[in-house]
Amino acid sequence: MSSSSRMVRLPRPVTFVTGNAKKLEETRAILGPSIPFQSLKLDLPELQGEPEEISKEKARLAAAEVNGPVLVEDTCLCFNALNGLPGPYIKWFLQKTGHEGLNNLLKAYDDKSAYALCVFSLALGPHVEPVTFVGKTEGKIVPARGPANFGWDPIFQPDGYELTYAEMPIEEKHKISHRSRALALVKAHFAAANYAFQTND
Ligand SMILES: O=c1[nH]cnc2c1ncn2[C@@H]1O[C@H](COP(=O)(O)OP(=O)(O)O)[C@@H](O)[C@H]1O
Ligand SMILES: [Mg+2]
Repeated sequence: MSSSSRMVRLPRPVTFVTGNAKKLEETRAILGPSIPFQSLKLDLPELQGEPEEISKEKARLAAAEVNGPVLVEDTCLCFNALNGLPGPYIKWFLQKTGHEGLNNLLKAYDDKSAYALCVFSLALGPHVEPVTFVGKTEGKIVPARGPANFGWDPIFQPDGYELTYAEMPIEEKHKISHRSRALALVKAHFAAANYAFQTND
């Protein structure tokens, strides 16, 4: 990552490509006006593999699609007893087995600890290697508590809290969440990189 003061000119603002409305809502709330971005609702295919590679590959696909600078993110929920699984496959586990099924996966283990990973990738264009930013929050898996508004929020209780993500006021989640930690790195990158977005309109 360069922190040179040389200005990097980009043809237009970054497009945050995601098919997930809650991710967009949280990202908007966390970034505020710090990084101007557009959004495009597109559910990109995902490779199997390590979280950073999955996120990078999503960025390559998105940059080709948009033909410009893009930001994407991939979120994993990793159980320590299962060596990090379901990890990037959490979306499918959640969809097929629900909160109860996810708790049941850990029935055979005493260790209920888990961590949430959020991996943002920024690709400045279709032929530019993406840069990744990883945010991690440690916690444990508990029987669901709180409103089921967003994914696995009701079953994830971050360390140091008696509340699940779902039970917390959203501002409290943003103080410690995997997503806000990753976005803090994205912000720092933008602050150092001195991007200039050309807007002709
Ligand atoms: O902060 C969060 N809290 C709870 N669930 C989340 C959070 N971020 C992502 N998820 C869920 O975890 C899964 C992550 O999968 P992925 O990152 O591939 O989502 P996407 O394909 O919907 O963008 C999805 O089911 C998503 O709804
Ligand atoms: Mg995924």
